[in-house]
Amino acid sequence: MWGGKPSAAGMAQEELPSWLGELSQLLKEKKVFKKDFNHVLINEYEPGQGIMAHEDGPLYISHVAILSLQSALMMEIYEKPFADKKKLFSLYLEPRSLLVFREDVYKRHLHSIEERMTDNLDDGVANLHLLNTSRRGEVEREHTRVSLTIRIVKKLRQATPPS
Ligand SMILES: O=C(O)CCC(=O)C(=O)O
Ligand SMILES: [Fe+2]
Repeated sequence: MWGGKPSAAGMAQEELPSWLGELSQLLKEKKVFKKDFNHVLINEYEPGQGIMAHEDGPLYISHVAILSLQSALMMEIYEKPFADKKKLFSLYLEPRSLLVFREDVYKRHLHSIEERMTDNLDDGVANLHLLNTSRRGEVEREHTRVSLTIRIVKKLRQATPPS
């Protein structure tokens, strides 16, 4: 994690590594974000690993970019409440792709990565027409996937100087 620990009291902002500064500049140029992001979470998924259905919550502005690296897998988008298990669509996140979601998807939906070894590239995949791969049907999760979740923490506070 880079940027600090988000909390309701405010995040004591830590300086981002310089390569993330370059990425921030690029994302502004490409109009993904209007201002510099201040928080990046790195996640690693071995084939078969996932992340429970969740929402990213109120500590961040409702606008997130997810950079996928090394390997592809499927993200599922659910309607709230999760108890109804109503899946709306899936998104196949290929390496070197950037997923941006905001407002409604951020606030009204949940996202998850199911714990499985294969993903089904069928008509339920909302970005099927945008994919680099032409493979369809069951596709193996082949390698470790690394993702960067890039966000803007709303509330910042001054770091307490070391005593
Ligand atoms: O790794 C991903 O693509 C999703 C990560 C995520 O949902 C999160 O960090 O909140
Ligand atoms: Fe998330």
